[in-house]
Amino acid sequence: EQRAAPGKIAVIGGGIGGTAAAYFLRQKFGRSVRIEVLERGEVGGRLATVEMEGASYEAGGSVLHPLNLHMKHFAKELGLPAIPVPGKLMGIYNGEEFIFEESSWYIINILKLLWHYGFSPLRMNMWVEDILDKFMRIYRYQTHDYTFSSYEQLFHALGGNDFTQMFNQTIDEAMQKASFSQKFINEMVCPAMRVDYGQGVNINGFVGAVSLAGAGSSLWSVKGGNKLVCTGLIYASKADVITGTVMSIEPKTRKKSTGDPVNLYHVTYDTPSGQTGDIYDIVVIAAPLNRKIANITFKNFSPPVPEFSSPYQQTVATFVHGRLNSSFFGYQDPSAFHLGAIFTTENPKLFINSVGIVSPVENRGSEEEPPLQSAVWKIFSKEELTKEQLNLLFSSYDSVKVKKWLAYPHYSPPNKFPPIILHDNIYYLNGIEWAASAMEMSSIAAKNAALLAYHRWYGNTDKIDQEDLYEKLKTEL
Ligand SMILES: Cc1cc2nc3c(=O)[nH]c(=O)nc-3n(C[C@H](O)[C@H](O)[C@H](O)COP(=O)(O)OP(=O)(O)OC[C@H]3O[C@@H](n4cnc5c(N)ncnc54)[C@H](O)[C@@H]3O)c2cc1C
Ligand SMILES: CC(C)=CCC/C(C)=C/CC/C(C)=C/CSC[C@H](N)C(=O)O
Repeated sequence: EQRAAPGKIAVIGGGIGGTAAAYFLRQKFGRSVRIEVLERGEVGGRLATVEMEGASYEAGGSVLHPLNLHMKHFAKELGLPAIPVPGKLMGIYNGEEFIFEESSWYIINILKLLWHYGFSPLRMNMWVEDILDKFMRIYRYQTHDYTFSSYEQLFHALGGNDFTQMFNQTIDEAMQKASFSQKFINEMVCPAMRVDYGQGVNINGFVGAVSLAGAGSSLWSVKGGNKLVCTGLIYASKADVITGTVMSIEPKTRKKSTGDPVNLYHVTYDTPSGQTGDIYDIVVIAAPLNRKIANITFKNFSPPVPEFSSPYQQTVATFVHGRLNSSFFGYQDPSAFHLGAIFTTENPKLFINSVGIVSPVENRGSEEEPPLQSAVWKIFSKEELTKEQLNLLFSSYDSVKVKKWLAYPHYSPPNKFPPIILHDNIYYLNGIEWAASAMEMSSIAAKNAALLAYHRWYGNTDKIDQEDLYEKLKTEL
């Protein structure tokens, strides 16, 4: 006899992870279940825009990889245009001078790279592709409804011990083992990690590879802003959004009409009109469980839910409409300056990680590029920039907007993954960020949690933690 469907599911957090979870939960559990998304701020979370002089710019998650298949599917299903991210001429600055500058001539770039680093750039692309190939297996597993009860098992199913080993070593160690030179790692790999994750080559090998994938070509984003995916998913999932900050979760046992006990959860949250709460069958937590982010108390659980508040990295995104001071970067003649993106190497003297031109989310896809002189620049730095620092970077500027983030985990491998199952019917998504933080990673975690919640609810153990899945599915098809 099939168990009755759950009555009510709470999803805590309305970022891409929470809204994707609502979407996949609806797909699995069907129309009858009530899904509530509890969000303390705006739907979108780390997908957000800043307004500047009447235009909006992506302030958080901005670029997507062509093989980010869940995000691609969401955009298509929701009718949101996916627009290519225009490439900008990039330079790598070491705090004294540019050690590499892109030219608008493709052949010149190839020759320059060959001259400086031999075949390392080509080998690096192949190395990243090999990791991506294995990573892509997740889509096949999820299409066949398979799920994992821990991230260790999920990543092991993608690429075995070689794959999980990447979480125990830094990208520096992983690439050295693969015979890349320290010069190449410091000058070409490290700058990408600094832009994407505000950290150097001490981040784990997998997130390092994700960052290198994010520096590739054919990147895209959503016209109008990536956060439109989140609002679209809420609409498509027919979930109710409740504005409130979740404070605590407590297990409750009730008796069914048959006399059998049923386990439920009481979720308490603060709303603008005071503290309130509700009872749910299933709870999905889609916000980082970190004292400075989602500081949720687990009350009266026996045994207690373990604490795993690991640190998140602060990153400040500063938007400046102005004229970049090219002499700060060693250019005496501003008219010779042609770069639209400046990456940096590790140098304690540097107060920025990167600076690059950004386009308004509304204008994405238009052919016109603003002239360098009147561009909006996005600067990533660890700390908020002082007026003096802004005056060094810009010869003149009209407006400045600042967005401070606790952006992604502070990676220092080896990192253990937080559990996915926190209690019988409580699931936690954001442990996946300890592999790598990206929109697609939260979407994958969302589908995994929805499948896990569904199969555990109905006792379909054959769909959970299957060994040798890759081989099994190869012979099945
Ligand atoms: C500056 C920056 C640039 C980035 N660039 C990229 C990029 O180019 N490409 C890419 O793929 N990724 C990028 N990322 C990473 C990506 O944005 C994140 O990995 C992803 O958005 C995380 O989504 P999430 O839903 O898991 O978490 P979040 O977006 O953080 O969602 C969690 C939500 O939970 C809410 N919440 C927290 N606590 C509570 C509570 N107690 N009660 C109720 N609600 C609560 C929060 O308000 C938030 O809305 C970037 C991130 C940053 C910060
Ligand atoms: C998850 C996989 C397989 C690929 C994702 C690749 C990707 C898009 C990585 C980017 C991750 C990230 C945190 C980027 C932050 S900065 C982005 C951009 N350069 C900017 O300037 O905003």
